[in-house]
Amino acid sequence: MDDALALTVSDLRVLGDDGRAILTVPHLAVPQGAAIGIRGPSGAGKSTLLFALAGLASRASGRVAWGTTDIVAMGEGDRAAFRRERIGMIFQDFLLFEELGALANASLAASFAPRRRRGAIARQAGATLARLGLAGGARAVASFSGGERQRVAVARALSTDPAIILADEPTASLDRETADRLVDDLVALARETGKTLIAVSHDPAVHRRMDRLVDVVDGTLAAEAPADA
Ligand SMILES: Nc1ncnc2c1ncn2[C@@H]1O[C@H](COP(=O)(O)OP(=O)(O)OP(=O)(O)O)[C@@H](O)[C@H]1O
Repeated sequence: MDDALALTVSDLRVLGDDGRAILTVPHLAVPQGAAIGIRGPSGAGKSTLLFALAGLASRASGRVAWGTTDIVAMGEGDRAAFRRERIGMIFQDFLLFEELGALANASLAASFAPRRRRGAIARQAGATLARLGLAGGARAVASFSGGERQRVAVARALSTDPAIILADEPTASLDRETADRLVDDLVALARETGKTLIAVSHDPAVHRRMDRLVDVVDGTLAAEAPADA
């Protein structure tokens, strides 16, 4: 597989607003298309790591390279453009527009994309919703269940056909069956299209579906573990 967007992190350090180091990553390498789980206790720095990988950590130093693109070294505008083009993000609080329906939420990126890409984004959003069992209907997501909302968030993250998916606790607050279905779908969608999937999760069912697990402990990325550990 083309490894053009393999991830290489070295000597990453993220400082908090108070100047304290909240995350240190000496080294992390992820081939393009791999599925990686990030584990660790609450407050260890897992979300901070995802933010840093997306170029959203404001006080970061070191190197976070997707292929040859080091997003730490980039200016804010280029970083935002890279993120828009390459990265799909799935966050815990969904950030959905309550009064809009599933498709409108899932194809939100079309509003910010160049005109020529808008149709493709809306089509991709619709196709992913259908794949996830949420086709049709303009009902506002305000009345959706947690599992339905999470699926809309997944369809939105995939709508731009990003090479990289970053997910923060994608199965949190879902019942076991819904969580299993969602992670099966997410991993399958990523694998079918060679996307890199990096998922923070406490859920052993998520861990089992990953190629590799990495542990964040006390603000440091520790030794790697096999996926069935
Ligand atoms: N901007 C910031 N300024 C100062 N401290 C911060 C900042 N962001 C996060 N922190 C602190 O850094 C630590 C790591 O936070 P982070 O959200 O990455 O943890 P986490 O491992 O994702 O936790 P959880 O599993 O509870 O979501 C926490 O102690 C948090 O309070």
